[in-house]
Amino acid sequence: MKEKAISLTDGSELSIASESHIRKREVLKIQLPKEVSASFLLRFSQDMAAVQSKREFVATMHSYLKQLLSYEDFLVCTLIDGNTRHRTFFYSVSAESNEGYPIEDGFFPIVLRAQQILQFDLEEIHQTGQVVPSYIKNKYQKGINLIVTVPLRVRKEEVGVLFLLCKDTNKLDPTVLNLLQAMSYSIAFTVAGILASEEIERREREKRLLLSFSQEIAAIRSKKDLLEVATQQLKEMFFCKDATIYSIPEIFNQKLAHISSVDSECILARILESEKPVIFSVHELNAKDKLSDYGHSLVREGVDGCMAMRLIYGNRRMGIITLLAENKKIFQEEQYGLMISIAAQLAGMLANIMANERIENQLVEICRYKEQLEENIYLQLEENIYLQQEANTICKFSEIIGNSAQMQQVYTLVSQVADSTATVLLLGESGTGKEMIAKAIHTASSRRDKQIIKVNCAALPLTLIESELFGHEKGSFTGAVNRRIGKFEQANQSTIFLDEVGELPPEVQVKLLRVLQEKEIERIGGDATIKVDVRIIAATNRNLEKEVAEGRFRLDLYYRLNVFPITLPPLRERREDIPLLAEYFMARYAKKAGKRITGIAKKVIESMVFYPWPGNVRELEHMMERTVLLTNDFVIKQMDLPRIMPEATGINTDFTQIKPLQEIEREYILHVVKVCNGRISGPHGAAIRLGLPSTTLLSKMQKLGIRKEHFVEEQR
Ligand SMILES: Nc1ncnc2c1ncn2[C@@H]1O[C@H](COP(=O)(O)OP(=O)(O)OP(=O)(O)O)[C@@H](O)[C@H]1O
Repeated sequence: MKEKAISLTDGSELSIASESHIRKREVLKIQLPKEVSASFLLRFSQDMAAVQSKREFVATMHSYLKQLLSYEDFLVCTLIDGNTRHRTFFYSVSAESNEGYPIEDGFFPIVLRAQQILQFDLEEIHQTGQVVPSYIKNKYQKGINLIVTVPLRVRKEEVGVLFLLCKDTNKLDPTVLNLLQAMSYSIAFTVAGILASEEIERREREKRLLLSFSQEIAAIRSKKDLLEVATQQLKEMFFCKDATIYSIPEIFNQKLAHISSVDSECILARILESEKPVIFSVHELNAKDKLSDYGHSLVREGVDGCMAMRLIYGNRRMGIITLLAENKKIFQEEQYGLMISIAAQLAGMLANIMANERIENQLVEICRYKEQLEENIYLQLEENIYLQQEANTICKFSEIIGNSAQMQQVYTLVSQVADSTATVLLLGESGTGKEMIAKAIHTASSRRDKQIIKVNCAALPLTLIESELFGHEKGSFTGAVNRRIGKFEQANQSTIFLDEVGELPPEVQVKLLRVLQEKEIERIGGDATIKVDVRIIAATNRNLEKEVAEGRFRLDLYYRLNVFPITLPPLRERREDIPLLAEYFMARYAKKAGKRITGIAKKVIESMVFYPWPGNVRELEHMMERTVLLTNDFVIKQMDLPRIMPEATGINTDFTQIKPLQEIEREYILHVVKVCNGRISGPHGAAIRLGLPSTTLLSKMQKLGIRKEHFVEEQR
């Protein structure tokens, strides 16, 4: 047989063992008669057909091969990854490896596609220094001298190659070769069958794993739980050291991106671009680029292999999964299907969870908004109720103007006492609105249907007061030509308003006391006592305590009257009501005068606010009435307010005592600040009143030694 050479992909040629190259070549003497060969092949085919596992395959192979030739071992390599790579299907010497090798190694394609069995003399190959793949070279080092390669095909489909490893270099007998050739079909069928059932088994396992994975993650609602369960499952499925899921926003901040500073970016880009999982080695990255700390920590932890897969949902990149293992060989391309399915499930799950989180956040937001709305509605309701109450109050006392805190307090007291029969004592300077309040109390009481009876105790001549209050019988005194019903009797089942009660003479005070105590009266000149049901409201601008102290007013009467005192504040103590009152009276008197006056100039209002109004609301009312009559404009631009009298301002202008100008200035500023309740700036502040910028006033005050305690102290 002539020496044969096979062309290698690198251009060199590989010799196949031939008679001339094999020394001591004794042809294996196996003389098998034709019928024996046929029955051998028949039995082999039958036994191979019955093989169900790799173990049975190996046992059957050995039992038949050893009948044919002397060999050390055999090895079967099969094709994977679309026939681009080959992998050991069986080799007894080394542990079965899952690792695949590219078939294009210059040797494998030749033996795979050869139309016959080839025999390689390794010694010769070694001596001639021909390039062969390491897995062939290794065999020589292990004492193998002859490798017989049998291509395995099912029909025309390449399945793999059977390698027979022999220690001696004896060429195989053509009969053996023929038999081997004939056996190769059964071997190829069996290997393909085992591969198919392995594949089916693998797919079944994948299905089971996917099913259990789906079940495990189906009920998960939070990202945290998903990561926890999924990583645990992934570790168990892929037999890897660690598993991590990064969602997109995290990826770029995460360690993976920093395995090695430059190459990691390519890796990340590769993972995100690739439709299939990407397998890489940390060491390989290290060779290309300096490892980052994280890369080093992986190496220290014994991690080298990484399989990563992007998570895509629709067109959206959701994140990536990374699996870490000690060796990248753990990760196989045949796991790609499982990884892709898991990635698809995870991406969907992650998208759902993230959408849920968004919805939940929106719900929280809606709830918060709702709560806020409810709170606002509640506040609005409260405000409405308050406004309603206020409106009621204002309605009830519709003629009474004033929103100041002092007046609000008065309204509260009025509301509290109105419905009772309690005697009310109204205190306050003249013109503060005591009569108005008395009427308001009556109007708000259950007696409102009857007329309130007013008696001005100061306006009546002394001789007539008693008769006015209690009435008289005909002829009871000179001039009593008719019987007269007194005010108390008139006020039966109603209210009597005793204005200026402090002016009552002592003898009338006694009689009044009796009415208050006994609730009965006697007409002057009459014998009968008359029961009266009268609600008493008294008012005075006098200091009744002082009157009592000075003996002008009976203490017992004072006590009887002072059951429910209400003090009306002077207008200067509630200056914020001044603009309101001014506008109210302006409108009232403009209407009365048939004039169209729509407003009051700011400076007029300011001067009104500053003015102390010793005659209180009555004075203001008269001033507005007068001004309206004098105004021929739409707006009141001028008001002739009286000059502020020294006693009204409280400034000591005793000109007999000459004072330095600075002292007068100090006193005056101090007075104005006090009048403005200590306010310096703002519309009601002292600066405006004095026509100064507030900063100038403050520096003046500082210069004059006016400190807060000077006016605050006094105010208290
Ligand atoms: N808050 C107010 N709102 C509207 N008008 C008011 C108010 N207070 C007082 N007035 C008006 O001021 C005038 C004086 O009020 P009222 O007679 O009630 O005061 P008074 O305190 O009783 O005075 P006096 O002690 O002099 O009798 C009345 O015309 C009244 O309408």
